[in-house]
Amino acid sequence: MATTTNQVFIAVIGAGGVGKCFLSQLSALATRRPTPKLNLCYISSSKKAVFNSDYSVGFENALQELASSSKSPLSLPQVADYLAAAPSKAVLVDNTSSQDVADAYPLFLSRGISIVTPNKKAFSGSYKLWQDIFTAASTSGAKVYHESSVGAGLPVISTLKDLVDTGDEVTKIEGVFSGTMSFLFNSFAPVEGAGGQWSAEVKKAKELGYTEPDPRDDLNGLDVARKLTILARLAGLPVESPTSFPVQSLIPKELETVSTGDEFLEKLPQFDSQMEETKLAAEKQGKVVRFVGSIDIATKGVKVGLETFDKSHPIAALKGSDNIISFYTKRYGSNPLIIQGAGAGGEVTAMGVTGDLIKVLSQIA
Ligand SMILES: NC(=O)C1=CN([C@@H]2O[C@H](COP(=O)(O)OP(=O)(O)OC[C@H]3O[C@@H](n4cnc5c(N)ncnc54)[C@H](OP(=O)(O)O)[C@@H]3O)[C@@H](O)[C@H]2O)C=CC1
Ligand SMILES: N[C@@H](CC=O)C(=O)O
Ligand code: NA
Repeated sequence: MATTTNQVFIAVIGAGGVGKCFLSQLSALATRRPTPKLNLCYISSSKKAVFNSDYSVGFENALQELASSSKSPLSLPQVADYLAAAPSKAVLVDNTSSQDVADAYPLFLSRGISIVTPNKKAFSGSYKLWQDIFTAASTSGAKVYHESSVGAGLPVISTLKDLVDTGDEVTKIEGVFSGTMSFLFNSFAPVEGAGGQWSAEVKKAKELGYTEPDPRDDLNGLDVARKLTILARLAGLPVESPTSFPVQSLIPKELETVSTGDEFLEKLPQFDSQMEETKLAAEKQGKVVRFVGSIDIATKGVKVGLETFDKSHPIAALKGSDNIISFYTKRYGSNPLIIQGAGAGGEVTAMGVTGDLIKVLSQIA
């Protein structure tokens, strides 16, 4: 294939809830914006892949081709070699929640391959990985964007970066950072009415595509802890890891050792009384319980867990999978900058990924 600067090659790893929505948004983007020409050149799930020597997979039938492919995925260094040899600039879109893929970002970036992703693992793993990623990007000039790693498509990361880059001083960030937890508490402990059964709502959250691939990663508080780690680091606090501050888990003690997410979901109904007690305790004070997080920059305090709220509080009144994130800063004073809206779901998450891709294209093509 002839080299041309007016095209960009795109590899997509992960074709689950978010990945499928991203592919459909990518296909529409390629039709809407003919320049630069977007070439899908690689797509993989954990077991299968589609790619070829002329770097043209084609958008229309990519998912069907993936389902019927007999090719195994390339190893991550092989994907990096393949993309580095593409006839023009390349972007890796990581739609997995894989730590292995995240650990390979410095390799991709050092080879000039830009990255867009909703995967939190790279930015909330060790602080060394965080430094390696941004060092590799600034050395090679490749771009890395991860808007959907916090608040799905909501403009949370771009807003925080703008606050910091324009010289504002962020003092506190707080709110509801999990679409799953928001959905669970809004439906299990609503401001009005009885609410559903805890374990049944957990199953619904998974069916709606809000949970992590394993819903225990939401219920143990770690998903919110990862998001707070990312935000704290962007705000200037070098938090070492998502387990370096207090995180409350909602996994019943008796289920801490079950081996699979499916077994966990099957056994969870036996422990519904535990969450019922928490809900009733809040109700006795005329309040509702919600799962929240906060970062206090001055005290370097980061915490994640349950709190009770008056029924008139904006956090109590959230609907569906909504997140609400308040930025307290020097400029905004005592009235925080607030971002609110759906914080989980395939389409809204893919929107953040596609938006990031458009930003990358405007800089590399
Ligand atoms: N769902 C949401 O609302 C939101 C999700 N996110 C993030 O988006 C990412 C994707 O989430 P979601 O789509 O819901 O998850 P899914 O479980 O639906 O999809 C994950 C996909 O990744 C694939 N995969 C996993 N590991 C690998 C690997 N090592 N190599 C190649 N493919 C792999 C899986 O393949 P296989 O099918 O073979 O297992 C599957 O196709 C996660 O990082 C999540 O945290 C962020 C914000 C919101
Ligand atoms: N499982 C996560 C998905 C988005 O990050 C959530 O529920 O918020
Ligand atoms: Na976001």
